Amino acid sequence: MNVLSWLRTRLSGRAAFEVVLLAVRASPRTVAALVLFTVLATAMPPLFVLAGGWVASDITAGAPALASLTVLVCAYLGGQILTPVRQTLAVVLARRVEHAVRSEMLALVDRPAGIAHLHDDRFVGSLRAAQAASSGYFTVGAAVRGLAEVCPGRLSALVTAVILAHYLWWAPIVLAGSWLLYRSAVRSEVRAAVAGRESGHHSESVSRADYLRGLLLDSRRSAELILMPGARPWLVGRFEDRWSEVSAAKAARNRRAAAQVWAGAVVVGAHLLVAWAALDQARRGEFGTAAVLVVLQAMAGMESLGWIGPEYMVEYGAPAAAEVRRLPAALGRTRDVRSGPRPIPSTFQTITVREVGFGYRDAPVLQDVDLELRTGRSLAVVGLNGAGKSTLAKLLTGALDPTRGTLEVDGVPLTEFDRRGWLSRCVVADQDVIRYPLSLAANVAPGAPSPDLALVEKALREAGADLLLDRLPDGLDTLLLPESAQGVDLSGGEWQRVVLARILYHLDSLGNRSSLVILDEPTASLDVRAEERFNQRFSELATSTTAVLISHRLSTVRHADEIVLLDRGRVIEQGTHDELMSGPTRYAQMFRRQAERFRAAKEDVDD
Ligand SMILES: Nc1ncnc2c1ncn2[C@@H]1O[C@H](COP(=O)(O)OP(=O)(O)OP(=O)(O)O)[C@@H](O)[C@H]1O
Repeated sequence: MNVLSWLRTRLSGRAAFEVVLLAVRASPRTVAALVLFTVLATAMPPLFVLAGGWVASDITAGAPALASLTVLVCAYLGGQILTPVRQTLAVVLARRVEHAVRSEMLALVDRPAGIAHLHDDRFVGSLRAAQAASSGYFTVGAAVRGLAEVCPGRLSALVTAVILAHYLWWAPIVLAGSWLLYRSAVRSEVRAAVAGRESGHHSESVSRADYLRGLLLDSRRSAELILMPGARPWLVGRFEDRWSEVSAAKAARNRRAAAQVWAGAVVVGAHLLVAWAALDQARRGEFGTAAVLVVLQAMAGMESLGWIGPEYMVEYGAPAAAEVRRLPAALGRTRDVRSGPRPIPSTFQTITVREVGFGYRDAPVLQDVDLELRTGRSLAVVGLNGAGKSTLAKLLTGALDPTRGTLEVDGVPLTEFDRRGWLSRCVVADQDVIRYPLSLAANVAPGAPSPDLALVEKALREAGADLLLDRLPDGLDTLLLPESAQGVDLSGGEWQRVVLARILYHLDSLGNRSSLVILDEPTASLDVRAEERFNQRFSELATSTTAVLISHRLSTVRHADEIVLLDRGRVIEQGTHDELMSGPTRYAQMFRRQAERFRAAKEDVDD
């Protein structure tokens, strides 16, 4: 076992050690520079103390004080120059650590070829915790800055304590004890304030007590209460209960404040005791002026034992580091999709789903699903909520692997292909529209560094967004961000048209290469006319791609070349619209029910 791993096992429970490891990994050079400048900057106050004593003894002895004065001035200037350098390095290191943490989190999320890790509770939990821990006030960066203050403070206190002990052995013990007492008084106040704010209990008691008092003193309400037998004494009792809670909290706060004052007095007393002892030694001729000066200055050097602000930054920020370091292990425990070396063929004819089964955890979501999808034909998947339609879509894109059965592209298992390559051929519009806080053009062509604006406009017009395009103040450059003064928001239906344009743009950019288009509830927010136009466009689309349409609206899917009805993860009916409508099928029942409602809605629009 090497020294580092020994240290790590000993200190692994200490979050601060995790911060150090993260900092070393993020920027070893900045850490080395920070350590060097910390040591130098920390040496300055004790050197100043000793040089002060040396100057005093030179002057008392009538000796030339040039050398001692030079050291004194150098120690003073060194402290003035090195401290800001050290602090700047700490800020730079904190920024680098935060940047490294952010990049690492992004890289970890992107590392697997599929998305199984994003369905893994443990990984998602760790990711959320790490994310929460790396934003806000108490971040890993705050812990780095805190450590960069705590370490020199402790070191400087230790060195001055050693110097002080050389003159009065008991003085560092008395001073350190008084500072510890003071710290514990301040810490208990801060802890109580944080706990009180987090629970909100105190403020709730105060507002309830205020409300009850207002009720009891209000003349009209009081008259009402007096007329209700027993109501007023009951309310008075409630008010007194609340008030005693508030008073108890106030008394505890006063006690803590008093404890702080007493602790402060103990600190002052300890300093006076040490100063008196030094002067007494001088009176008895045991200490010269130099020794008295050194003792008095060394006393001030131990003051850093009382700082607790930086400690809080470490205490609250350091757990973030542990969360971030846990992430790779959490990712390692997830199951990624299997990927192979084969490139995706430029064109393909069939995608076969063979006896596929899938479950997110133990419960099966899909069972024995057999389907054949052909380029140039469209497949619609319908079924009740939770039937497994979106899960089937995820399996088709190769983002998840089935737990049973296989998916094949022209007879070759999907696991033999480069899965990232396959994903890039899948054009998916999910139920949840992703709204990028960017320009309209960037929303149609996200990820394209310089989108082809003519193509973006064409896609928008084909998606039925012509009116939107003409209405927006800056056309394609309009910022779709309602929170910004220059930005605008779109309605649900308008967003859906933008997403359709996104698909059309993506398909255009794939050129002649085969693709799989999956539209999951693409018309849920469209009005009746827009939906009709979409259906027409979808039929055109489906002639050049393999198209899968998932929808609850059966009027949208009727034009598909094949329709499958999923029920609790199984395909229970399959055929064209006419085939399914010609028999006593569940599909036919559902269609007739919906058609009735659809007709009524259309009549409303036409009126
Ligand atoms: N990430 C997940 N983790 C665990 N269970 C999930 C997850 N996603 C979906 N499920 C479950 O799998 C089942 C099928 O969900 P899926 O989203 O595929 O159904 P759906 O047919 O698309 O439903 P809807 O019509 O409501 O969109 C549901 O019981 C759902 O609760």
